[in-house]
Amino acid sequence: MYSPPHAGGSDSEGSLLSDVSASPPRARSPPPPPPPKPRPIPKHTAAAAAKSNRRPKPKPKANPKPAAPACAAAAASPPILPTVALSDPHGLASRIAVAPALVAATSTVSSSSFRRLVQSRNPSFHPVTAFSAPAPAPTPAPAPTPDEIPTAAVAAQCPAPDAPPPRARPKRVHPNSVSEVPAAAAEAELPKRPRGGGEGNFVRLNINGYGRKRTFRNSHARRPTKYRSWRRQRAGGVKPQGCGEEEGDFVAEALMERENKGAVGDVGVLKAVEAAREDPSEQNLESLLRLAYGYESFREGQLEAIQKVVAGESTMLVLPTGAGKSLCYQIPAMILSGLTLVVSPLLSLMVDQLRKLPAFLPGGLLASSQTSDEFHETLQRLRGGDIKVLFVSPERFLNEEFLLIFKDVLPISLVAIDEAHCISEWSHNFRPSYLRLRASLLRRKLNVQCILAMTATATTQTLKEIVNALEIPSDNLIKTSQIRDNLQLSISMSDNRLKDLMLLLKSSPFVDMRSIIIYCKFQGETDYISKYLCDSNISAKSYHSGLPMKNRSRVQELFCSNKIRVVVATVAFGMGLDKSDVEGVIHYSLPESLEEYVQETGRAGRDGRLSHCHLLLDSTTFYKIRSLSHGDGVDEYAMSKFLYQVFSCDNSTGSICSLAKELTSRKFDIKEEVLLTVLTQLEIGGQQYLRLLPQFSVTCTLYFHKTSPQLLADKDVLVRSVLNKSETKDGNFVFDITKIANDLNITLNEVIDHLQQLKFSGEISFELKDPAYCYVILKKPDDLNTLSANITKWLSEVECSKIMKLDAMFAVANFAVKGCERTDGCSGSQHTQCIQKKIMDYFSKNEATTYNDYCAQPHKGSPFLQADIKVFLQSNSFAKFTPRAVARIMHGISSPGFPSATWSKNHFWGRYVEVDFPVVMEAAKAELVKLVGKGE
Ligand SMILES: Nc1ncnc2c1ncn2[C@@H]1O[C@H](COP(=O)(O)OP(=O)(O)OP(=O)(O)O)[C@@H](O)[C@H]1O
Repeated sequence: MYSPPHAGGSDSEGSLLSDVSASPPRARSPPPPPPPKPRPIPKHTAAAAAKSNRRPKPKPKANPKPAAPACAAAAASPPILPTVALSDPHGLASRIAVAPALVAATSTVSSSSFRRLVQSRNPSFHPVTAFSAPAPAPTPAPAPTPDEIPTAAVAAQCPAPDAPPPRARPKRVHPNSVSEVPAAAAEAELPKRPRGGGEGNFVRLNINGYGRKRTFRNSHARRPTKYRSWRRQRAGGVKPQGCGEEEGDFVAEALMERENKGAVGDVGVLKAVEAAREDPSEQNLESLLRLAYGYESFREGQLEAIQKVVAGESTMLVLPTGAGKSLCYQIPAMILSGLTLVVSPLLSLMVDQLRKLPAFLPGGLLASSQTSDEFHETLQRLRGGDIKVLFVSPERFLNEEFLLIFKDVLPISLVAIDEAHCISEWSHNFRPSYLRLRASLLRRKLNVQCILAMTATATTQTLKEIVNALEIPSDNLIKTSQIRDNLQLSISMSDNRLKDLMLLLKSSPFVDMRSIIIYCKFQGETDYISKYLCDSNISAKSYHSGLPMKNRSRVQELFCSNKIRVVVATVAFGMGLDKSDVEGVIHYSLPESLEEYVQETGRAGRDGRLSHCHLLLDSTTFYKIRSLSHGDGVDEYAMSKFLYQVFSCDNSTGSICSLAKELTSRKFDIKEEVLLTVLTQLEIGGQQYLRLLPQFSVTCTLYFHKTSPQLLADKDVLVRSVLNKSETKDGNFVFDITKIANDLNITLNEVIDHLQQLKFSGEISFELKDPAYCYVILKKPDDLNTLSANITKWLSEVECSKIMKLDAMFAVANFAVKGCERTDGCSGSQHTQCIQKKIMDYFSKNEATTYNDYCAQPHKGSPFLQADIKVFLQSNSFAKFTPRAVARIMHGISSPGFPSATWSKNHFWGRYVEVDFPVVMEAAKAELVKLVGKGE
């Protein structure tokens, strides 16, 4: 059987150390089935392969000497070197890579605007001494000889006489909504659909013959200039800027698709919108639906949700996967006068939804991964009224600048929160930044009155939390059944999952299916299985978050265009994937919760046709996943030390504090995500102790290139502050950007912007490292111990809920294979009726009762546990353990302080996966106490 290599390494089987164990050795997992014999390679392929394996003949080295005279001459030639004489104490002349022409202009401009900024914040600041001190006549540094200047650097300094000046700015992408996404992400996430294929709205509208010129007010009056230039480029066959070969086509295709769609937005739609605005009756809304989307009627829940939102009432919408929740914010976005803000947890989801907006509903996107250029371009379109629906990531709400935008832009009519279950820590994929989405904040900062929360998977408790956080009236809950009835659900027990998977794929109904998704828990599994399938002549590809964006996008694209039959994926290939004709979903690993099961099976049968979902159940995987669920736990002791560090930062002047993510995580042996959760809790819990800022890389290394540091410091207040606050390492200046921001009383963004300007002027270059959580302390807690006890308790409840969710999933699957009496329609491995019933129960009951129903999981004990822990502690006496750290190693769970890269080689790694984690922790505690007693 395949053993995944990482994911906490819980299943690695290292026994490199010769520790003596009290327990008998674990039975080894059966070896993976022998790989199928390689298929004979056709002659031409074999030849090609042989050819490609051959080492290319080394090309005769180009003699660098002929280039030297030209460059040497150029380097020596006065106009090409910067006009200001250089003092370069660090020997960094070779790093200069900016056209001299750019230098002077930019540095003057940046300096003066920055001066105004610092002056406004620091009235005591004296501009004359800080900025305008007459620079002493620089001592001309000896011009480097040609030999001292590396060829590349010289080439950069020596543009051909008529070559355009080199541009140091980052490449811009097209401002159109789709390509606004950072190039890699956009290209990665936009599946290329066959023209005239199943791309819903546009095609249907065309079929229905609504092909007149679009005149939707407010949206297309002014097409952004970039869009026009892109069209010109298209016409001239030039690829859009910022795209590679493939991406260019890909993004252009998406743009073209939007453009084509644009042709169908028409006067009819406009009239229907006007009519619905005046009277949002069923008849008017249905007519708008028909004209805008080509759909005959609303699906269950849609009309009611749209009417409530149009009436300005906050609404909670729970519809099954694929039921059409997006329509419930799109139609109101057409009708309401202001902007619709859509909060979405994944960039891929945002890009996909943006792409699917009807053409007359112009959209944009703001994600934290965008460059500041992209951000400002979107801003410009927002201000110009060119965006009606704006997709944002929840992290954006940390950014005060972002929140301020809406003060002077068109008002927000609606905030739609997609996958709203992420708000609740009791949900299956709780996301700390969603915690910030509270009605109070939205109202206070954005003046939002109407919120639409949407999810397909929420238990009663999760719903309660969402509704409370967003202050949605209880009358405004629209909830239909959370499962679709066109999915046939089956489960079988499996001792050899790979063999059973192959059998499944070779038998009816899966053998005849054109599109199948196989879900696995571990990334390694997906790669292994997809390769195995390919070797068995089944076209398959793997998809997981460890793959580069570009590869993931390619896989999605191939799958959506039916060029591959199977995608073997982790949970990363789930939420929001809207391929209508996926006929089958197979769970190779147990999902972590019933919510995840519903989400993932929900990728099948979105066209309404009968589809099949099969789960291969094995208890080994269950225990392995259960183990990993303990990875987030924190001890109260570690928590109080962490909180002490958080609040030890000087907050006398409301200064910015930072905690380097990786370092802090290792120091306290707490995962980065958990650190963020705690910090978010400190911000939005009962008492607001701090204000989180966007994350920044805070350690900066500065290299001076043109003017000497001292001279530049005389002209530039930021550089002066840097010189005061930095250490020198290898002749370069290393400093913490928060210190500079605090010193000058400016924001971190302003520090970075100013450094960028100096960089563009050729004065400096810099490197940033150590991503950090940044925050400002608002109030120090009176009693740190009580606070850490409360937070630890809360985290442990969250951890318990995660485990209970997994137990519930296992219990339902186990019931189907072992307890179901096969009445009410269940037969063989087909258990649609009993699983549906259990799922509905789970979603409708209160969590506490639900878990009591499911959690009777007998856990194995072991007579060898205590003795093994003793041996382990004795043989690793060099390390400082806590009971939790020992239990994690015994369970094979990687943690920041005890990573699998080091500890998975230990004989005891993952040995006690099947013993309940708290039991192992107790045993470890007892042994550690004994050791302390002995003074070891
Ligand atoms: N009234 C309707 N009639 C026909 N098709 C519809 C209707 N409403 C939506 N659809 C189509 O249903 C598909 C699924 O819609 P959508 O992506 O909004 O689902 P969803 O509820 O957000 O699903 P998920 O939760 O899985 O993301 C889309 O292709 C959409 O065009």
